[in-house]
Amino acid sequence: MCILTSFMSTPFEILRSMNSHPSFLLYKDVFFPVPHRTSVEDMALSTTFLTLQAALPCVVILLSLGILIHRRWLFNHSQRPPGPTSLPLIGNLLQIPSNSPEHVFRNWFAVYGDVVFFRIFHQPTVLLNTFEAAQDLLEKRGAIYSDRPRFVLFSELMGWQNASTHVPYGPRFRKHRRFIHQTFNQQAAQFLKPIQEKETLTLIKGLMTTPEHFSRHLRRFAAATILKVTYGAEVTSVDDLYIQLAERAGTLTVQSGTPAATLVDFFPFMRHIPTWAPLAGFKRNAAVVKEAVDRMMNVPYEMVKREMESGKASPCLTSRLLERYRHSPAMSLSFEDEEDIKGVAGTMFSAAEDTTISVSTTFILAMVLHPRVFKKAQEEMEGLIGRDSLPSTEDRPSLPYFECVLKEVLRWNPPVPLGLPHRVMEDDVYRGYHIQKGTTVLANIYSILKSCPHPDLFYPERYLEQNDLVDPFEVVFGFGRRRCPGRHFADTGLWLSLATVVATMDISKSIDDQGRDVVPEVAFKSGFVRHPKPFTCTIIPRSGSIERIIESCVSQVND
Ligand code: HEM
Repeated sequence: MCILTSFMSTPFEILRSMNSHPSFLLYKDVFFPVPHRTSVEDMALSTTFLTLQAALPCVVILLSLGILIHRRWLFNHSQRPPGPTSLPLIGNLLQIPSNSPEHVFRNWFAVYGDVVFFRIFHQPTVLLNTFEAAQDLLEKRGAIYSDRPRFVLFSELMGWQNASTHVPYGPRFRKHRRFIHQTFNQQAAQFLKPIQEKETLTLIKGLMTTPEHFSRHLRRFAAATILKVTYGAEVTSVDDLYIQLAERAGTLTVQSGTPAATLVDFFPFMRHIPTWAPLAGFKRNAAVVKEAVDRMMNVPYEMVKREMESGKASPCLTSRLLERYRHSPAMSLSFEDEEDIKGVAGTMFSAAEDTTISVSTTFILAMVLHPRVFKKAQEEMEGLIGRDSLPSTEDRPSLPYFECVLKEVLRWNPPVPLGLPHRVMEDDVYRGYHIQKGTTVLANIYSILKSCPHPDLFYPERYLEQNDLVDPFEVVFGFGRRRCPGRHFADTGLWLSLATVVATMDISKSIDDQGRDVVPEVAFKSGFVRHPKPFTCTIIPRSGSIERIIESCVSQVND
C-alpha cells in the first residue's frame, strides 16, 4: 500500500521507501520467489541486485523527467482549437462586429464546433459553445478558469476596479463573494421576498395607472428592489437620485467604449499617454466616466453611514457589512474594507437592474406576440388561485406551464448572451486542444440556448415535450465560481412580478389610428445586456376587482 501511494511522491521518496520498507521486501519475495542458491550464485546475484539498486534512482529520475518532457511536448504540440483564419497583428478583429457579435459566434459554432479559437490582436480567446464544454472547463476546472481578464479601460481608468464583476480571482474575490453570500444565498434571499412582494404591488398599481409607461414601471421595480436591499433606500420613481447616478455611470461607460478606448485593453502602455496628447481622447473621456462611477459608488454608501450614525438606517447589505466591523474589536475598518463594501453594493445594484429589466421586458414582448401562450398561462393561474387573489411563491410548483414560459423567455432572449469573460490562469489541455495560460474564455450562452429545434420560435411547450433540453436557468447566470451570485434574488423577483402580471392584467397589441393591430418587431438592442427594442402594447386590468385586491394587499403590507 505504502509503495503504491509513494508512486505519487517524488522519485527520492520512492527510492527511500523501496529500500527500507518491510512491505517492499515481502512484496519482492512473493512476486520474485528465489530458489535455494550456492554462495557464488548468491554473490553474482547480490552484485546484480546492487547494480540494479544503484541504477534505480537514475531510472526513476529519467522516467519522471521523460514524463514531464512528454507532457510539455504534448501541450506544445496539441493543436489550438479550430477557428476562423486570422490576420497578422490584428487577428480576427475585422470578423467580429461590434453590434451583436453573438450572431457571428453562433455561425462559428456551426462551422468549427464546440470549442472555437480566435484572436483579437495578440489576445487569444476561446469560445465555449455547448453546455458540456462550458461545464467541463468553467465549472469542473473552476480552480484555474475563474479569473477575469485585465480590464485596463474599465478598471484602471474608469474606476470600476472595486466592482465584484471585475476583481481578479484570489483573496479579494473570495472576500467579495463572502460579503454577497451573506445576503443573497438561497436561504437568505427568502428574507428579501417581502421587499419584492411590496414592490410588485407598486408595479401593478403603476401598470393600472399609466400602462403606456410599462417599461418605466418595470425599471422602477428592478431598481427599487435592489436599492432597498443594498442601501435601504425607498424608490418612488425612475427619476430618483440613485437611479440617475447609476444610469449616468452606466451610460457614460458604454458611450466611452469607442474603438480607440478599447485599444488600451490590448496595448496597456497606452494608459500612460498624457491627457493633453492628440490620441488621448479616451483618457479624457475615462476621467469623466470615473467621476460618475465614483459618485454612484460613494453617494449611497455615505448616506447609509450618515444614517447609521444618526440611528436611522434601515437594515441593508451596506449597514450589515459596516456593523460587522463596528461590533468586532478584532476588525477595524480599513480603507480597503470600505472600498470593498462600496464595490460590492454598487455592483449588486448595477448588475441587478439591467438584467432584470431585460427579462421582464422580453416577457411582455413575447406575451404581446403570442396571445395563445399568455391565455394558457392565465388559465393555469386562474385554475389554481381563481380571479380574486394574487399568486405567492408557494404556488410555484403548481404552475408548471408558467415555469416553461419563463424558461422560454430566458432562452428566446438570453439577457447576457456571452456572459462575462473568464481568464484561464494555467496552461491547459482540453479534448486534445491546447488552451494557453492567459486566454480569455467566453461561455457562448446565446448559442447554447439556441441549440434546439426551431430556436427562433417562442414555444414554451418544448420543455414539456422534450426532456433533454438544457434548462435555461442553468445557463443564463454563467458558470463555475463566478456564477451570478444574485440568481436566487433575480429568480424570485422575476417570478413574483411576472406571475402577478399574468394574474391581474391583460396584455395585447396596441392599436394604431386606423384601428389596426401594431405588431411589434422582434428586435433586440446590441449590448452586453440584450434588451428588446422599444415597442408599444396595451395593458389593462383583467377585471374591475383588481384595483380593490391590490389596495387591500397594499394595506396589509403597510400594517
Ligand atoms: C436575470 C437576471 C440576471 C442574469 C441573467 C445575470 C447573469 C449574470 C452572468 C451571466 C454573470 C457572469 C457569470 C460568469 O462570469 O460566469 C453574472 C455575474 C454577476 N451577477 Fe448576475 N445576472 C442576473 C441578475 C443579477 C442580480 C439580481 C444581481 C444582484 C442582486 C446580480 C449580481 C451579479 C454579480 C455581482 C456578478 C459578478 C460575479 C463575479 O464576478 O464573481 N446579477 N450575472
